[in-house]
Amino acid sequence: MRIVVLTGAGISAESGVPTFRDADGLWEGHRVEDVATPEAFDHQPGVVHRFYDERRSALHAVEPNPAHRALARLEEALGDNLLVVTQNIDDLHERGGSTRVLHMHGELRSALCRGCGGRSPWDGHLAHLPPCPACGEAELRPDVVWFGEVPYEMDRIQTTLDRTDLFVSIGTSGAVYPAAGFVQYAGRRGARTLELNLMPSEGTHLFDEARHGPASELVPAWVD
Ligand SMILES: CC(C)NC(=O)[C@H](Cc1c[nH]c2ccccc12)NC(=O)[C@H](CCCC/N=C(/NCCC(=O)O)S[C@H]1O[C@H](COP(=O)(O)OP(=O)(O)OC[C@H]2O[C@@H](n3cnc4c(N)ncnc43)[C@H](O)[C@@H]2O)[C@@H](O)[C@H]1O)NC(=O)OCc1ccccc1
Repeated sequence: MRIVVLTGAGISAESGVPTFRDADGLWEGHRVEDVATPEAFDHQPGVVHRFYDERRSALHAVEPNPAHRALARLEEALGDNLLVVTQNIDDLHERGGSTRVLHMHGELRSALCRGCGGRSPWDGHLAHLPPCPACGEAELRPDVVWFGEVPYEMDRIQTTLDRTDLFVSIGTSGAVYPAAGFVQYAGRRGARTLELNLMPSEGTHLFDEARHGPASELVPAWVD
């Protein structure tokens, strides 16, 4: 059985990582276009750096939850027949024990140099414009995919979806593309599709089956 699991902010909600669209969601106080677009970074890099520096520091105060750990157990059983494609930029899948994780929207704990294109593991702040460890230029940006930018590893995602038997979506509202289109893509290629979410998402009607409730309960129940 080959499985692709897509995760969103909902899988990290019970760990204390704010989601995007829920009441006190991350975007409150920050208009999306003010902090998560290349244009915003060109016009006000300080605001954007502080936005991601805050989220990067907050990672130290959160831990993986039973949903992350259950996916790590599933990986032990399936090995290369499982791929976790996450929209999340936190590191909770890896800290939960998963290794086969593809961050299609990037990672907080990585810095991307606009000078040399190099990537550097990053745990501190970027607002003070530190030099790139590879080329020395002060051209580092958060290694995340902003609106209007092409998500990472789309080819690998597509080829893996082409041959998957089961597509499972966990903790995502289905509001952001191309991730929101994966269920239809996989379904058209014969995969069974399952939604595990706190409540029906914008795409819930597109799934063969949907179970609603907290990820920390639904995911272990599905895995074990
Ligand atoms: C707003 C939307 C309409 N706009 C887009 O989709 C745009 C434009 C667009 C492209 N195609 C379209 C087609 C139609 C319309 C618009 C578009 N897309 C883009 O710009 C993308 C780039 C988008 C990426 C932007 N970067 C992010 N993140 C990184 C930064 C950062 O994190 O700061 S997006 C960011 O928002 C999204 C948030 O969604 P969720 O994770 O689902 O979170 P949300 O809060 O919305 O929902 C949480 C869910 O969890 C549930 N939940 C809550 N608690 C729990 C719980 N305890 N248990 C279980 N579930 C729970 C809730 O009920 C809820 O359903 C995630 O993707 C997240 O990564 N780029 C692109 O299209 O390039 C071209 C292209 C395309 C294909 C191939 C080649 C080229």
